[in-house]
Amino acid sequence: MKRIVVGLSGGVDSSVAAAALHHQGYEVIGLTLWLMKGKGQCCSEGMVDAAFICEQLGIPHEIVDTRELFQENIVDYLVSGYESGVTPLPCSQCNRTVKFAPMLKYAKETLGIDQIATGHYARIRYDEATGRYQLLRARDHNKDQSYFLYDLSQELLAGSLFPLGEIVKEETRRMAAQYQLKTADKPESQDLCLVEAHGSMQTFLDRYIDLKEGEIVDRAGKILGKHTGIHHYTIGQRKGLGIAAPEPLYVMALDPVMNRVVVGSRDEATQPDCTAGRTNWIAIPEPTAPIRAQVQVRYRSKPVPVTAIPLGEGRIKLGFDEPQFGITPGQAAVLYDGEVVLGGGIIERR
Ligand SMILES: Nc1ncnc2c1ncn2[C@@H]1O[C@H](COP(=O)(O)OP(=O)(O)OP(=O)(O)O)[C@@H](O)[C@H]1O
Repeated sequence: MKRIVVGLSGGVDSSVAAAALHHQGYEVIGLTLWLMKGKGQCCSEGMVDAAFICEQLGIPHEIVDTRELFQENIVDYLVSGYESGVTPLPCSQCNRTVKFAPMLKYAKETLGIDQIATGHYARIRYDEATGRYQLLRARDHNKDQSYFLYDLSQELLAGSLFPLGEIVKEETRRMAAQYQLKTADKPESQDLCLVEAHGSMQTFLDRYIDLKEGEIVDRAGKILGKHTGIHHYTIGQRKGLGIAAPEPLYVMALDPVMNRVVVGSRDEATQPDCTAGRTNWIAIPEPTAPIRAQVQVRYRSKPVPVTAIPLGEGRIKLGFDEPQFGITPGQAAVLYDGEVVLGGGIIERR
C-alpha cells in the first residue's frame, strides 16, 4: 500500500485531502506543524480539529513543533521587512521554508515516506519533454493558490501531491459532508494566519515595532500630514492617510531612513517596470535571454503581459506592456505561461 503524509491544518481542505487519499487506498499519516507561539492561537484549535479528523479516519497523527522556525522565518522576516519599508509576502516563504521542506524532511527521515500531500488548490505535473515538474493553476481559478507556491523547488514539487487541484471548492465541501468530517462546516479562513490570530496586521506588527510618528510628504518633499509609523502603510494605499487634497493621493514609497511616507497621484504611483530578486524557476531553467510571459504582482491581481529580462544573480527586470499601479516591494511577481507557473521572485525596492 502506498504511504503518504498529509499536512493537516485542521481546516476543511486538508481534511478532505486526507479523507480522499484514505478512501483511495493510501496509507495516510496526518502531520500537523505547530507553527505559532502563544496560547489560544488559531493553531491550537487547528491541532485539536486535525487530531479529531485522524481519529475519525483511523489514521495516525503526528505533531511537529516548528514554532522556532516559524518565528525566525516568518515573524522576524515580516517585522524586519515592514521596518525597512517593504510589505513582505509571508505565505510563499512559509510554504517553502516552514511547511513543505520540513514536512518532506520529516516524512522521509523520520517516517521513511517519500511523498506528502496538502489541501492547496494548485496542480503539479511532470513534463516528459523538459524533465521538470510543473506547477499549474488550480482548476478552480477562484481558489487558485499557485501564486503562493512559485518558490517551491523541483525536489519539493516531486515529493508533493495536491489532491484538490482538479476540483472546485463546492466539491470539497460536498465531499466533506459525504465523509461526515467534523470540519465540513468550518468557515473559510479569510486572511493571513497571523492576521486571523491577531485581529489585524497592524495589531500584530504593533507588538513588535515601536510607534514612530513621522511626516507624510509629496514627491517634492512638501509636508502634507503626519503618519503613525511607516509599517502601518503599504504601496498603493489611499484610505486612512488623513490628508485633504483636491485629487486622490496614494502611497507611492515608504522611506525608512527619513521615516517618511511619500504620496502622489495615481499616475505617480504607476510605473512601467520593476525588478525582482531571489527568483525561483519551475517550468523553465533560469532564463539567459528575455522572455515573454504574463505576470501577477499580487495574489488577487490580474495577470498582465510582460517582458522579463534576466539581470544575473537571480534577478530580473520586468517591463510591463502597460504601466502598472501599486507595485509593492516585498510582494511576489509570479510569471505564468497561461496556466503554467514559469517562476517568480520578490519585487525589489526602486
Ligand atoms: N499547521 C499546519 N500543519 C500542516 N499542514 C498545514 C498547516 N497549515 C497548513 N497546512 C497545509 O497547507 C494547506 C494550505 O494551507 P492554508 O493555510 O492555505 O489553508 P487553507 O487553504 O485554509 O486550507 P485548510 O482548509 O486545510 O486549512 C493546508 O490545506 C494543509 O494541507
